[in-house]
This record gives sequence, structure tokens and C-alpha cells, in this order.
Amino acid sequence: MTATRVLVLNSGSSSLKYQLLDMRDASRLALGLVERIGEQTSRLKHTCVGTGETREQNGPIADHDAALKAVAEELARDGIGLDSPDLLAIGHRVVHGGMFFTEPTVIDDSVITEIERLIPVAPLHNPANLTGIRTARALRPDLPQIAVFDTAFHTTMPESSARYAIDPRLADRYRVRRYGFHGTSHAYVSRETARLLGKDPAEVNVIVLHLGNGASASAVERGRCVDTSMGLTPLEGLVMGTRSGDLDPAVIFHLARVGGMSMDEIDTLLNKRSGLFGLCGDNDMREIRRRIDEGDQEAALAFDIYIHRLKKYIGAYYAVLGKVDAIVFTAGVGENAAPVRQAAIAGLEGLGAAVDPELNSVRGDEARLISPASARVAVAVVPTDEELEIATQTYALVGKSN
Ligand SMILES: Nc1ncnc2c1ncn2[C@@H]1O[C@H](COP(=O)(O)OP(=O)(O)O)[C@@H](O)[C@H]1O
Ligand SMILES: CC(=O)OP(=O)(O)O
Ligand SMILES: [Mg+2]
Repeated sequence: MTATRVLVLNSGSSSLKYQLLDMRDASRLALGLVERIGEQTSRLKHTCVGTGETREQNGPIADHDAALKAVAEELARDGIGLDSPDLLAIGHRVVHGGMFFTEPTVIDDSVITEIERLIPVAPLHNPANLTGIRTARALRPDLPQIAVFDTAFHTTMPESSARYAIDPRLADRYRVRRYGFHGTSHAYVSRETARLLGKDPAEVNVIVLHLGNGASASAVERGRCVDTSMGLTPLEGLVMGTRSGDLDPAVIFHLARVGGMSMDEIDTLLNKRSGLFGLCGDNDMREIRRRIDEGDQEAALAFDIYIHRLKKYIGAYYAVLGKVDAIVFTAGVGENAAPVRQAAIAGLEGLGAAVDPELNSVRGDEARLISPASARVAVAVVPTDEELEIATQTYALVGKSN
């Protein structure tokens, strides 16, 4: 029998999301999440689709190596372990692929070296991705391991949006440019949005708002990314859970010269202690909404700053695209936080976009429109599925040669 299963590993800075899929029909066999890796309160939540059983493990999981081994044990308990002959390949999300990787890539030692070299520009993500790759290779050295890069979808950006306004020779020497991230999600969601509209992706222009813990916006013109809000690293752009997003670069000089902070301290401040968390002490939108409902002013201001930045990017991408067919919300906040969607689109009637409050309040896992039928620009919620997209790309690469 030919092997048709693909295991997908999506390692975040402190989490590991995974899915095991049978690519004959892209059906899920198992899925789960390890959260708060490295803390005392780690949690593994595993679901076996076949039996419908969900199991939870609470207690410290030290790193991504331990997390993946715990996941492998859970899969083995369900009889669909990593030692199964049905397993064809393992697909890995890799956040930073630089200019080098524009396609899904079979991982060998030289690919690992290149991903390692990119750690300085994705310090929260590439190390976790590498640990996942190394552990998976050790568990199944015989299997093809495929890297699917967050940056790949954005390599179509024209130089006018990819370049910063600095000396190009200096920029090239240090490979300073805007790479963009969450590309697997932007690709999948923009395509699914076209499907929701009943159109071909090559016919539509879409603004995708990927609002998770990390958050980014992209302008997708006829299926190709022409601009995105993240840059050299995933720090630029929108206000995020713990990242500041855009600020005047002189803030950094000022904090160093006047505030006496070291570069490492500023790096940690902007990546891990800013954004919603820095503004109000919480990075979870559920908690922020709860505080706002109780009249908390600090949480309300954090929310307003988050929305203001989002609106600025929506406006900018209207101008970049010229014609917009849809604005689409995705990822944890985008899929679940109706007040964020309502506030971000409020006042855009002049630009043809509006949200119907009743449609906006519907919850669910399906892609859906939340704009009134009369709106010139559709507004939609399209759940992202980075794991499915990684599995599809992995299977397309490995299945071919099998
Ligand atoms: N029901 C909800 N309402 C509002 N926000 C939510 C809800 N569920 C999740 N979120 C937000 O989604 C975030 C996680 O999004 P996710 O896309 O899973 O992020 P990541 O992949 O970056 O870990 C949480 O931090 C929280 O702010
Ligand atoms: C690139 C990035 O920000 O990823 P995440 O949202 O998973 O942190
Ligand atoms: Mg994510």
C-alpha cells in the first residue's frame, strides 16, 4: 500500500500545533496543540478524530523536543504513531526563509544550515522550527521532511514594497528588506475568499487581516501578494499580542541613549513586552474585551490603538490595490472577536465596506460573509488552516515522486 499520511508540525515560539492528515481526501486523523512550552503550566490537548476522543496533559514541558515526543506518544496510543508505514512525510512550518526559499523544500543538512543562519531575523520562531525538524528527523530519519516557509507567498512583492528607503548596497549586503510572514495563511485565506465569492483567485483583490497572537495584513492582487505589513522580522506592522508593530525607529535610539537600555533589552521590550500586553498587561483579546465590559480604561485604550493601526493598514491597502473585492478576517482574533471586526470596518462605508451586526455575531468554523448584500466590498471571516495548506504543499512535493 502506498503511504498517504502527512504529519504537519507548526512550531510557534511557545507552542506546537500539529495535525495528522490522510492526503487521499485531506481528512484529519488527529490534531492537537501543546501550549506554554517552557513554563510550569504547559498543556497538551490531543484529539483523535477516528475515536472522537480528546485527552489533556497538564504539567511542565521543557522545550519543543519534549513537546514533539509527547505528541508522538499520544499518536502511538491511538495506533497512528510516527512508526506507521502509512506515514509518507512530515511537513514543517518554518517562519523565516529569507530570499532563498520561495517554494516548499525537502530538508537536508544544507537547508538546516540556512534556516539556522536566519535565526537573527526570526529569533522567536526559527529556533523552535529547527528543534521540531531535528526531533522529527531523529524519530523518522528515513522520511522526507518538508519545510514550508511563511515568507514564500510574499516573494512576489514588487521591489517598491519590499525595499526600505535605505542605501540598496547596504541593504543587499545585510539582506535587509521586507520579507513578510504568515504567508501560508495569507495564501490559503485569500484563495478560500475567492472561493467564497464564487470567483477565481486570479479575478479578485483581497485585503487579508491575519489577527492571531502575531498579526499581519496583506494586499493580494489577483492571487499574488503585493504588500504585507511585517518586514525584515515579524515585528513590523500591526499592534500584536506582545509586539509593538510600527514605531519610529528613533524610539530605539532614544531608549538606548536616553533610557540607557541595551539592544537586547529593547529587543525583548518590543517583541515580548509590548503590543496589547505592553499597553494593558493582557495579550489575550478575550480578557481585554472582558475588562472593557467592566469599564477598564487601560484596556479600552489598548483596544483603540489596536483598531486604529488596523484601520490604517486597511486604508493603505485600498490605495495599493486600487480596487478591493473583499476584506477578510482570520486567525484567533479575526475569527472570534466580533467587536474587533465591527470596530475595524466602522466608518468605511464611503469606501464601500460595511459589517452587518447580525451576521457578524454568528459564530462558527465556516467561511462566511459578514457584510450586507448591498456592500460594494465584501467583508468576510475565513478560518485559516495553515496545517492543511502545509500538508497540501508537502503532499504535492512528495506524493509526486512516490
Ligand atoms: N473567542 C475569542 N475571542 C477573542 N479573541 C480570541 C478568542 N479566541 C482566541 N482569541 C485570540 O486569538 C489569539 C490566538 O490566536 P492564534 O491565531 O491561535 O495565534 P497564534 O497562532 O499566533 O498562537 C489569542 O491570544 C486571543 O487573543
Ligand atoms: C510570524 C509570526 O508572527 O507567527 P506567529 O503569529 O505564529 O507568532
Ligand atoms: Mg499563528
